[in-house]
Amino acid sequence: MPRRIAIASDHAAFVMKSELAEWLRGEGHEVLDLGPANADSVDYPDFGYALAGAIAQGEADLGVALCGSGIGISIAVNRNPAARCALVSEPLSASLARQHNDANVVALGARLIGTEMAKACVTAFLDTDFLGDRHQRRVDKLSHPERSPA
Ligand SMILES: O=C(CO)[C@H](O)[C@H](O)[C@H](O)COP(=O)(O)O
Repeated sequence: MPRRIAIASDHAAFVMKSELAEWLRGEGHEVLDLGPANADSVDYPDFGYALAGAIAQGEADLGVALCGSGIGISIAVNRNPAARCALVSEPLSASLARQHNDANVVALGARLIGTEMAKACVTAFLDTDFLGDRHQRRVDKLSHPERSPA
C-alpha cells in the first residue's frame, strides 16, 4: 500500500537516507525528505524534531529516522508526544515495533547496518500492522504517562 513517508537524517546517514528515499519512491511511496541536503556536518536533533513535527502535523503517515547509531535521532523524535520511534537493527524488531507498539517512526544506524539490512527493516516496518487489543491499552499509556500508577 502506498504511504506518505517522512525521512530525515544527520550527516552520518546522508548517503543511506538518499538511497532509502530513492528506493521508497521506486516502491510507489510518497516521500517527504526533510534533509539534510548534503553530507556537511549537522546536528541530529534538528532533523529528528522536523521529522516528528511532520508526523504530528499529519504531513506523513510514517517516518524513517537515521543517524550514525540511530540513537540520537530516535531520542530526538521521541521528545514529541505524537511520535513513537523504535530504533531497530533487524526486521523482527521492526515488525514488533508495529505489532505491539504502533510505532510510527523507525530509526536506523547507518554506521551500524548496511543499506540492504536497512531496507529489510523498513520493509518489515511498512508491511506490518498494529495488533491493537491489549497493546492498545499500553500504547494509550505511552500517550498519557500522568495517568499511570507510580
Ligand atoms: O549517531 C549519532 C548520534 O546518536 C549521530 O550520527 C552523531 O552525528 C554522532 O554521534 C557523531 O557523529 P560525528 O560525525 O562524529 O559528528
